[in-house]
Amino acid sequence: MQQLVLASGNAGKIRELSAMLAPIGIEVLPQTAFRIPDVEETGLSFVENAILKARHAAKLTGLPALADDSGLEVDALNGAPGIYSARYAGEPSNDKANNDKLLAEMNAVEDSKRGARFCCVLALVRHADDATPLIAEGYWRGRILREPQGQNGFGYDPLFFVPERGCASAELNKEEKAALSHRGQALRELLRRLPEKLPITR
Ligand SMILES: O=P(O)(O)OP(=O)(O)OP(=O)(O)OC[C@H]1O[C@@H](n2cnc3c(O)ncnc32)[C@H](O)[C@@H]1O
Ligand SMILES: [Mg+2]
Repeated sequence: MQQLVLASGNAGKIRELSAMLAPIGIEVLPQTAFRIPDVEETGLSFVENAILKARHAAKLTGLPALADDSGLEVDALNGAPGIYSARYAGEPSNDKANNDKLLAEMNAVEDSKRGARFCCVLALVRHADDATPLIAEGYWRGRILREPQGQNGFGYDPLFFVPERGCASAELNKEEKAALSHRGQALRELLRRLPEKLPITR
């Protein structure tokens, strides 16, 4: 398999996706290595933003590109922060400020109504104007905690309670998180369907 540019500036995502792809011999080059600036995420859905980011990186590198658009949808907040998860507390994105805002918004919400899900949509384009991008999605249900727990992961992981494990997502190691997470599920689906799109070149 040839190289793939990973159309993300998020170190947490780059870490997780690289670790999941390395064992199967796919080398991912983060777009930061090409000094590619973040593209404006003007889409109204995860899938639109994922495609936009993948095309942008493919255009600037000439390589196939994989993008991840993801976020947290909270039941009691009608799906917010959703596609705005990275910029919930304003820009530039700041995990601590986003978590503080989420805790404040959820302060009056009782325990039985704190359900949420992480969503991840991956888009793989073979070149910038690929008319048949490969799309895969994954969802992970849990609950919003009342205070941060754990040091691992990134983003909202310290506030996301994982019912299957009885702890926060930030208390899982990277293998445990990959086995359950929205991103792990989406990536396994993408890889399962990858043969439909080979050869990956134009
Ligand atoms: O767009 P790129 O450059 O990939 O990086 P980003 O951080 O801006 O990524 P998104 O636009 O997809 O926003 C996703 C946000 O959702 C949150 N998020 C997504 N996946 C997560 C995970 O596995 N654990 C915790 N938070 C997550 C986190 O706050 C991310 O910043
Ligand atoms: Mg983003």
